Amino acid sequence: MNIFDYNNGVLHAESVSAVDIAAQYGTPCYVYSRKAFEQHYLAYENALQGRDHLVCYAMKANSNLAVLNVLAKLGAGFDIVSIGELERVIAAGGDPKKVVFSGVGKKAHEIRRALEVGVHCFNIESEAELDRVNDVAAEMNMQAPISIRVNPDVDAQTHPYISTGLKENKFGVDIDDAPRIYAKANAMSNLNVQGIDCHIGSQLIETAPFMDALDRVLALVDILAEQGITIHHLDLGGGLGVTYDDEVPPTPGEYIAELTERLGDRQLKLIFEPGRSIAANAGIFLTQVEFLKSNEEKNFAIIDGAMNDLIRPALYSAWQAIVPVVQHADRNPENTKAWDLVGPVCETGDFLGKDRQLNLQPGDLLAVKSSGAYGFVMASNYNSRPRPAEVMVDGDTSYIVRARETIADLYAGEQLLPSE
Ligand SMILES: Cc1ncc(COP(=O)(O)O)c(C=O)c1O
Ligand SMILES: N[C@@H](CCCC[NH3+])C(=O)O
Repeated sequence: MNIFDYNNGVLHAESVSAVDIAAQYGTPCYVYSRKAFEQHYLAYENALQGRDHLVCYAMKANSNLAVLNVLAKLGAGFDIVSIGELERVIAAGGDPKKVVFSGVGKKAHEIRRALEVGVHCFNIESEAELDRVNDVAAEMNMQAPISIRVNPDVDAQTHPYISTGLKENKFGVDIDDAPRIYAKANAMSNLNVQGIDCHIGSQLIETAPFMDALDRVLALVDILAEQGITIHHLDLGGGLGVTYDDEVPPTPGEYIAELTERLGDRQLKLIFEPGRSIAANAGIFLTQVEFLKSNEEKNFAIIDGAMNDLIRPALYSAWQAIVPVVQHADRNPENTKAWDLVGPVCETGDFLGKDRQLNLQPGDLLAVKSSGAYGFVMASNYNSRPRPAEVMVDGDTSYIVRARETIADLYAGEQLLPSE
């Protein structure tokens, strides 16, 4: 069956069967589609043709090396938030010169490494960070390219945990204070002011908050021009939402068309940092039903995937579609009932879905859709569970792109105290 949906509802049939993947690699596992990753990335590229631009995939969404490599081959840049992510870009064959470095807590050694490999820009998130980047660049006798992440105080109208552009959020500097901080940055001898950055939140399904943020940022560009500070690029972050259920977010094409119209004839290079809109609907999470049990109140299907593998439902009450991989036409439709799909972890919050109308039997394979973003990357070893395998489907072949962790991996690097 078709288990990958391209964004915006177009169904995509992969020729590799999920049943074969489960048999070959075991469950639970993540399965990605190369074609979907490529199409989602190219939707941005195509919308930006004819403009100076850089699409920096926000690799926090899915940092598997094979995924990064597929995007690097298309010329993608990357938005990183740690030096671990930078090293993954390099290991995957990505170009560090197309990297933007975001994040509120960059350590000196991370800044040093980023300068060494020549990242495109540091997205500075506080005045104190400005000083730190300037100091490290001075030690290295270099000029650090920077933009300042401003917090435009717009309500992204998304889940409070993934809203980032309000005064109450820890990200960026207050937009009203930005002219002063830019003046300071401009006077620092080892910084090179390049751009402005903002990212107001994730899973936005309307363009209005993006446009509000853009208007505020453009007003700042004008104020800075009056101060004699030229801004070369505008980094508008990521945040474009995807269809998990029945949401209809704008396509990258629609979003970028609306935005470029507002830009008029301004010659600013545009940078985007999409994560979810590239990765979410390019992946599924495959899990198997182990046991069924019911009481007067509830039907529980105990599955082999758990909150440690896919934490979004537990953490944000996120809803992701869960579908049977095989349609069993011979099953009595009267057996269809509402199931809570719960994992083996010892937490009440360990569920991937609740009250899902399904006709289940032990051994059934289920696909949790839209799991390509913030899935494996947020997996943990809680309850000493090995993290699942990651598999990439490429045409009619599937490849294991990260093996399931072994039990020995779980305690590698740990030590007992020396014996007396
Ligand atoms: C600075 C920054 N850029 C890009 C992203 C990617 O966001 P999304 O996955 O919603 O596109 C995030 C995460 O919200 C972020 O914090
Ligand atoms: N992890 C979140 C998104 C975080 C966005 C990163 N700033 C999610 O799964 O929805």
